[in-house]
Amino acid sequence: MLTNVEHIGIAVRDLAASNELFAKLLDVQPYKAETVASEGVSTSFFKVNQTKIELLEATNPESPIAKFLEKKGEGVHHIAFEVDDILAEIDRLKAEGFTVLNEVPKRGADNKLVCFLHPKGTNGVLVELCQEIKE
Ligand SMILES: CC[C@H](C(=O)O)C(=O)SCCNC(=O)CCNC(=O)[C@H](O)C(C)(C)COP(=O)(O)OP(=O)(O)OC[C@H]1O[C@@H](n2cnc3c(N)ncnc32)[C@H](O)[C@@H]1OP(=O)(O)O
Ligand SMILES: [Co+2]
Repeated sequence: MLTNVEHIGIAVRDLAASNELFAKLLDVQPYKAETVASEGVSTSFFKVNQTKIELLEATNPESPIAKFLEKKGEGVHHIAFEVDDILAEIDRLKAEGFTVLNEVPKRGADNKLVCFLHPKGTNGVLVELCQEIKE
């Protein structure tokens, strides 16, 4: 079951500059900075009450963020939903006809297991599913 919007991902060209901009906008400092080499991204996370914003900068030209920036420029990149059982959600969404880009959940940022749905099947919105990794 999807429980809530876990974060909104925003593609940026210059993470340091965008950190300053969003700190002014949200009146809060990022609570986490993390590079996810497997995704080719460096991220910053901001939290305002229960709302999280994830800023993403590409770490290499092959990164999905680099391709997105080339094509669409800076802006909202994805919406992430929290799920309580990512494997069950993958099965459910596949059965509903959605295209799951990675049927084996991968380690994401902020201590999560993640997967993505192809935006072509979700009205042009890249959807991420996140499940908290319980250590
Ligand atoms: C995991 C760390 C962190 C976390 O929260 O834990 C992250 O969020 S990492 C985020 C970065 N990683 C990903 O985005 C992985 C999933 N993304 C992909 O597999 C690709 O980016 C994909 C398949 C969405 C697009 O691949 P690619 O860019 O190589 O293909 P195209 O350029 O041909 O795009 C196909 C089609 O989709 C449209 N598109 C691409 N990206 C997006 C997007 N973010 N939102 C909406 N639409 C998108 C693109 O414009 C093409 O449409 P078309 O009409 O053909 O132009
Ligand atoms: Co994300």
